[in-house]
Amino acid sequence: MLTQPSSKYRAFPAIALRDRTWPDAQITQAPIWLSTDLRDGNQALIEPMDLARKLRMFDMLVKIGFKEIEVGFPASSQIEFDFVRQLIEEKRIPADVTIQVMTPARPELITRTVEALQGAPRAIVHIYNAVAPVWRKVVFGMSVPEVMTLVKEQVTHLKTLTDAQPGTEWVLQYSPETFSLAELDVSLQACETAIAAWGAGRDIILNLPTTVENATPNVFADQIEWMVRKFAGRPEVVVSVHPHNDRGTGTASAELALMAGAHRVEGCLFGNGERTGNLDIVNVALNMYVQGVSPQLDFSDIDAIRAEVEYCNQLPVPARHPYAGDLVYTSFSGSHQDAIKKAFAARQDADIWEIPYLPIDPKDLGRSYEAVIRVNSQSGKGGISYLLEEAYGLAMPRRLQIEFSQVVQRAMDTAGTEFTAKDLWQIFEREYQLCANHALAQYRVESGDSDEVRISGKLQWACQAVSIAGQGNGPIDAFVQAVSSAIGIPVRLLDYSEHAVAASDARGDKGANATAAAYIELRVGDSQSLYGVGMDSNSTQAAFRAVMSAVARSGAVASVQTAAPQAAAETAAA
Ligand SMILES: CC(=O)SCCNC(=O)CCNC(=O)[C@H](O)C(C)(C)COP(=O)(O)OP(=O)(O)OC[C@H]1O[C@@H](n2cnc3c(N)ncnc32)[C@H](O)[C@@H]1OP(=O)(O)O
Ligand SMILES: CC(C)C(=O)C(=O)O
Repeated sequence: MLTQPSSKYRAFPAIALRDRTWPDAQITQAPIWLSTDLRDGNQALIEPMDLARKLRMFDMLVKIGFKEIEVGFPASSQIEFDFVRQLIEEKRIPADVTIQVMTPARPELITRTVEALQGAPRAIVHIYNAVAPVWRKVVFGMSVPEVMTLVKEQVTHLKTLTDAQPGTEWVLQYSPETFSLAELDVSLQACETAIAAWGAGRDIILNLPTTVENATPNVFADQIEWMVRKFAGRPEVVVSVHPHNDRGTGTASAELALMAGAHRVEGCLFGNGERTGNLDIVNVALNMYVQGVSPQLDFSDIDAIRAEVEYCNQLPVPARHPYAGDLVYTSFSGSHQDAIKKAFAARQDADIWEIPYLPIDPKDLGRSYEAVIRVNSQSGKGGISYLLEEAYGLAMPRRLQIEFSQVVQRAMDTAGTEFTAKDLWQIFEREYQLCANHALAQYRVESGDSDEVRISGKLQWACQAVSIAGQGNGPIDAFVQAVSSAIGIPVRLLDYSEHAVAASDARGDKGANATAAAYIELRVGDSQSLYGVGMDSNSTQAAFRAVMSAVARSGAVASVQTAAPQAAAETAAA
């Protein structure tokens, strides 16, 4: 790497446009979109699309809502020519869609291009020639006047050919290729030359590319505003932009160009195209969508579109690709998950979308919320409890969430992999002994005249029958007291909550018939407080199970085996 890149590279100069207005502009409506997937995208593929793939791509572009589609470069090869013919002859082009084809400014290629379009109701012929200094000097060996002569002659040639086919409504698109690298007055002169040769007042698209990105997007915006001003008040002139992405700023270039007054944007789905790609139309369109502006393109089944594009291009769309990648709606990190979970809980259906870390509702693109939160070693209680709530209907109290996330963290440290909702459920079941052999064999709850409740019965606990008896100010309190005297250790009830669980949510073995989940926080002896969880079709029994779960987790269940018979006998005698 050079320590002094200035000895090899130089910055593109700023544009002298002091009264620029684009920084204050906003994008408030969709531009005319042109998909060039079948041309600029196709010409950049390792294996260009065959006819079948081209047709699938074309049909999908129509379905998405593109009204202008560049379908190829008919003079380049037989397959490109045949594809255009097939679209026209088989009447596959909907009435509200216009096809566009591209040709260099070379007479024999223009002639062949027009031949390909015979019988099309409406067509855009796209002629290009590079205008920037290096191309003039190295590629064409032409002076600026010679470049203008080329434009004049070739557009005139096109006009002659198209005038001879009046059954087609012809539109010229002229691209001063390498526009962003060229002197503005040279580009303007080339555009004016094309307009004059085509015929003043006739429809024309001036397509201004960053053929190779060469500056920050604000420079491109200045270049576009400069050009747009020159064509103000000429409704027959559509100013189009065609950004590439060499500096990774194709999207920004298109957006700033729209703010600078461009009417039309060319690009490819997911940014396929030469080198680092063309402008990603999905990206710009959905950026617009999340600003509340309809892009007039339908990406409501983004995964199907992505799969089709991957099939046609035989190139993958990366997992981090804006809006479409596999991982772009997934949060692994704890603080993101916590914020998302809270925002989902607070959200009402008609609310403006304000979910942290999720700029768009995945459902608007046909994605589900399932992948929004995924748990690995970077996750915290928010993500863990979100997954258990979504998949298993558990609404854990906050301190239980904290307690259980430490259990998960320990398991994660050992496993080092992602945990699914099912993995978490299995850890939860094991930790809170939901499948353990704790059961209330038989019991009786009596309430007398006072507020006191008495409970007596038999538990199946730690593989043995244990008699219990106790009293308290409610069934749960009475049960806690009964268990406390059974194990001979003071047990204090700190917190209790429960909720109904939808049958379909409770997927664990024990949960299959559960309609209630209970969470009980206890202090057993001098130990730290801890939670127990119980699930049962009966809510009181769910709470009793939760008490047994907490006591068993405290380790005090071992004392049941020695202390219980005696303690129970004493309680019973009293
Ligand atoms: C920015 C862009 O994306 S431009 C993309 C263009 N797309 C493609 O090139 C894909 C399809 N292209 C092809 O199939 C072929 O290149 C063809 C059929 C167009 C031409 O093939 P060939 O005649 O073999 O020529 P080749 O591709 O080498 O083109 C170079 C010649 O065209 C000239 N040329 C290049 N661009 C243009 C242009 N826009 N207008 C006029 N002449 C041009 C060059 O100066 C060179 O001329 P020279 O031979 O006198 O030096
Ligand atoms: C608009 C045309 C000429 C193009 O593909 C480009 O400049 O990248």
